[in-house]
Amino acid sequence: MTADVMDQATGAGKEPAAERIREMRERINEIDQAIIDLWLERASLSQEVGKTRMASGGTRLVLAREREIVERFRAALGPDGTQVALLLLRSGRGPL
Ligand SMILES: C=C(O[C@@H]1C=C(C(=O)O)C=C[C@H]1O)C(=O)O
Repeated sequence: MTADVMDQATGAGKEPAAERIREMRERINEIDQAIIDLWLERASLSQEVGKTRMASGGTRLVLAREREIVERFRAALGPDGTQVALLLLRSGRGPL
């Protein structure tokens, strides 16, 4: 790549930057896959907890526990954390 040609895939203007971006993207891809795997594992566990509780005559949801989780994400990530937590909870029990 010459200095005045932008690398299309990375958007970088010089090869060392393009190379570094490719490396960082590899790690980003690994992290994204870990998040996806954990997201699916969590949803599956959450569904199992709901089934176990209902089979025992209990409720489908426990709102106090959900509030605790939303608050943990909000405290760690700010307002976006609230949105992440709500999506996470929905992925386990479906929309309300
Ligand atoms: C998984 C549970 O059941 C439901 C789902 C929750 C979750 O996905 O974290 C939290 C509370 C409950 O409404 C639980 O009680 O722990």
